[in-house]
Amino acid sequence: MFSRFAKKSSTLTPAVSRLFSSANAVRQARQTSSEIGWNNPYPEHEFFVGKTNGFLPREDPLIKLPEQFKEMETILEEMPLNPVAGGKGLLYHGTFGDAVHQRLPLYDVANITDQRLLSALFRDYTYLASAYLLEPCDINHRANNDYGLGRQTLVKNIAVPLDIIAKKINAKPFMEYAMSYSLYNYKKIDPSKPAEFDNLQLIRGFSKCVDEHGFILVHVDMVQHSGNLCASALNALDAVKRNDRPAFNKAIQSYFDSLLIINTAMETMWKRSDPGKYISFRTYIMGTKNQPMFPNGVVYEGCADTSPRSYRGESGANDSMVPLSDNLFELSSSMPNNPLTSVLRDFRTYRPANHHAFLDYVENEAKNVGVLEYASKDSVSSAIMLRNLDQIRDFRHRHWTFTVEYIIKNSDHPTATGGSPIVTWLPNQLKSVLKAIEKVSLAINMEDLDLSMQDIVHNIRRRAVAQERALERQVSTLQEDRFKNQDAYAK
Ligand code: HEM
Repeated sequence: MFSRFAKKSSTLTPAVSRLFSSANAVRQARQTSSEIGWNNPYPEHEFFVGKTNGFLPREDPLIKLPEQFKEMETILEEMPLNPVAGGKGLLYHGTFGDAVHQRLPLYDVANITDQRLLSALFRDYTYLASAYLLEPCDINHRANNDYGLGRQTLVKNIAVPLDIIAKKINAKPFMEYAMSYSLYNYKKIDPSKPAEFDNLQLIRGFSKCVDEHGFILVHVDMVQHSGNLCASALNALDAVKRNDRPAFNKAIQSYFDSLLIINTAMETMWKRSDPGKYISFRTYIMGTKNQPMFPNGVVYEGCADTSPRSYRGESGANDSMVPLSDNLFELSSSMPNNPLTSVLRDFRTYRPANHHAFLDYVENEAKNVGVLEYASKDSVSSAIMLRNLDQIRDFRHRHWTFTVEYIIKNSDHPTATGGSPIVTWLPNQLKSVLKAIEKVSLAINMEDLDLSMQDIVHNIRRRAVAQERALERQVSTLQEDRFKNQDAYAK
């Protein structure tokens, strides 16, 4: 199959449509470690990295809380700015905090062991916590475009159960991308069908407007294709260990095919979530770390530890597909040694425990077996690897464009929801990929490749060089002009 990239081969077009249909296979509910060739250290957790579900939970999320949590369920339904039942919700009127004080019982969750229920409770308590802490900021922001201060103490009927549940599922007690906001927050309209955008609805929301729906569910729509990323990464590592060149090329080609599908799904963001509306629901996914709204962190009332705590906010930076790609192709170790890269490492700790362990496993294995070096010994392998790097570039470049269009054009706030400096952090990683592309492409012996593949390599390199120049200019203008003190937030 991969001789098609060598001289005298014919077609180069990836069979994207075929892959779309094979990726549509319905996810199995439960998988065991023996099926995936990698041991999840927390096999009981709902987030169990596998070749079928990838980074999605092993079972679709629990939609509704059991009867014993009726009051909590009702508050969550009344909470959004635009509740499903119609009219305006508690957050819109600024009465959410009062509802929590007056109506939310202090539930005893100490004896709950059911993993699906624990995951649903974690999602729901983190939604309550962020709504509670950030309600004053949203009110302020709607009135005068400034966030002001959030609530500095998390009330005990949220803080105590949240702290207990977080410990049970090895999470930090704060809203997180996979375990709360996005990947544990979808329900399928037809449960027998895949987690594709048109088959998805939100469970919880802060706004429940169509743009929040689109923003969150495009992430899920992309991650539904991550099973093949995990499988191909493991196959690639295995092939290097066995020195099986055709198997290695097949694995990284398959990885590339999936990245292409994922990037195609990402592109749909433009039509599914209006860039002009993002700021209206973004306030509630801000964190308590590196944010002026919480200068001294937040006290968790009634918990054993009442010293102020700070957590990064919800962010796609906690998605595991790009970090997996960085690790497999050894980009992580070539990132510059600077405070911005330390932020990237810190983000790694905000994700399901099995995701974190899988990323570490792939990072270490890729280094141990030498994926980069192995690829560089063969021009066809190098060219396929370059195409993968180009897909990582494509992701990061589109993503930077999202950040400019959805955020920077509409807000002067210096930090992103995850607490990273808004203008310098994303370019730090994008620049690293652009540099890696230049390096890898220059080392390829073009004479070993057919003409169309030579063309692909040339184009990838040309685009990378041009994008690097444009990025440098854009970032310095933004720093000189509106975002002067970005270094202060790189921690
Ligand atoms: C309108 C769309 C989006 C906007 C405005 C946006 C914004 C941002 C921002 C500002 C960051 C910086 C980190 C922080 O929060 O402190 C970030 C990081 C990140 N986001 Fe998004 N995001 C969008 C969509 C997505 C989607 C659909 C994904 C898919 C999984 C995603 C994945 C990521 C990743 C992987 C990072 C880390 C980037 C890196 O390692 O270089 N984002 N996002």
